[in-house]
Amino acid sequence: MEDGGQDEGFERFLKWAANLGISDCTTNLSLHPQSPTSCLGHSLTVSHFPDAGGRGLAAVRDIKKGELVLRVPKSVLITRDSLLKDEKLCSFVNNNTYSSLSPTQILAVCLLYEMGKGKSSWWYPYLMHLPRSYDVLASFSEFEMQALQVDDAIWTAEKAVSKAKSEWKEANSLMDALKLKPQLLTFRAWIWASATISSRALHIPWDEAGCLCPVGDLFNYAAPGEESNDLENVVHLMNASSLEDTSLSNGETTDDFIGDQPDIGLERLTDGGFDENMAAYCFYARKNYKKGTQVLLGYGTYTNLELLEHYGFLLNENPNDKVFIPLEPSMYSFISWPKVSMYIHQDGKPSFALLSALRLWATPPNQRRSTSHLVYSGSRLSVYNEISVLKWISKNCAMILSNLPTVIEEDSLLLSTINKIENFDKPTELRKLLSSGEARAFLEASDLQKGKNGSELMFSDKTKRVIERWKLAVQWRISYKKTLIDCISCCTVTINSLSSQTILAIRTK
Ligand SMILES: C[S@@+](CC[C@H](N)C(=O)[O-])C[C@H]1O[C@@H](n2cnc3c(N)ncnc32)[C@H](O)[C@@H]1O
Repeated sequence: MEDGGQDEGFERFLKWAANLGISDCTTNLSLHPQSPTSCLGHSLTVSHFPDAGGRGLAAVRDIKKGELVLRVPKSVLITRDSLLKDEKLCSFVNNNTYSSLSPTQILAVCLLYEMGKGKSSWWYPYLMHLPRSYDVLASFSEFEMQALQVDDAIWTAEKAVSKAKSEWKEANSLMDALKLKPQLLTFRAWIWASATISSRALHIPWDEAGCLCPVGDLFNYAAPGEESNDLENVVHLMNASSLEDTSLSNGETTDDFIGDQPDIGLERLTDGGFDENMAAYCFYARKNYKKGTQVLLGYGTYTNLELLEHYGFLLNENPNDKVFIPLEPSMYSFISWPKVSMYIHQDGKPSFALLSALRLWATPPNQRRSTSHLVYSGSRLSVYNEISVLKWISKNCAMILSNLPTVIEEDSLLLSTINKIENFDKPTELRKLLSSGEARAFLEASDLQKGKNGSELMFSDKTKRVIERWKLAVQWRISYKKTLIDCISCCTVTINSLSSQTILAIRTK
């Protein structure tokens, strides 16, 4: 993601936000009148976190878990309703001809229309600080998609691109009718608008397209995980009406959320939500924060591929990442758990459902019925059964790895080359870095070399984006391979331990 910069203009934006009632003052506003110069300063400040999302929000004081840290009034949110207050836009959008467009497509068109207004837009101070580009999967070129190496991931990327293309084509006639400027009619502009929505829009109860929330969309992401065990402490600090999920604009994680009420059993994410009583979007601290540290938000529970698809980044350590390995249909036919529950955790451990399904599959057919209660309770069936299951998993992980074009060591080397390319300062050095293997293929695929000698290979913003996406693809495949390698180690350790226990048992008989 390329952010919209942070300068004098950004300070004007924070002042604009303060004048509209956005506030990080968590106590009674009448006791602490909002500073006229910035909406921040009581709890939060804008800061830069190079390794955790770039521009983000830091605590300016120690903050306690559950504290209200930011409030954004409803009147400032950018929604379809608020954008459709523009009469011309409204009359076109409400024309029956466009009724087949989805709420998100309409919001994307409205956003582009609003961008077209430039300085005359009411939201101009906010819009001008939106990122200029995104690294979501829909923006990946063929080369970047292939760099993912894994068929499922390439397929997900191809699907994201073709979905974006068809949604753009469907919206074309409305955008033409609105006479958007030519640069706002392009596929690139469409990717920008839809990625702005997918990576920044927050859930609101009255519109499935969600809303853009000035200042509230500056929170970077931390995967929900460890702190979710303590949710009860947070929940009682909030009104039930504020406990909506945050950032579910594209609905990807809606299956984690049923209805509008909090459900501790489902470990809902409770760090932000629209509060009817306050008529504002409210953000709460999900844990204690020390002064100076980054205050983060859980947008939802995502694997790294999903993060890449909708947000354009991934996490080295993601407790919600999953690697799926191909299973034969017979393996899940005996068990009622869905296929999506059968995977390998990022740390290499097979999921409960994967182990259970394989335990039953490895049981002789005539014993399956009598052992299924043990399988459902997560018990091992026998040493022999356990070893066969772990051997099967380990063998398949090894097979997947051997079918991929490169090994993890090569990828790690490539990643360090990409890091050097990003920071190169001598053209001769750059030429050398780009002279072989995937780096050379990158150079050829990305048109960088056309008509240019080494000294002209100075990187434009566009080139930096291409490199960033290539790097993301390589990081993703490294993480994928690492999980499979860790799984093999994990299985081997257990197999060895079970085998030695058996040998010992035989000897002591
Ligand atoms: C809602 S915005 C957060 C604010 C954003 N950093 C900005 O400058 O506007 C979400 C985007 O921030 C970036 N981001 C958020 N959390 C991140 C993280 N933990 N690591 C890397 N990038 C992150 C991603 O580009 C994501 O699409």
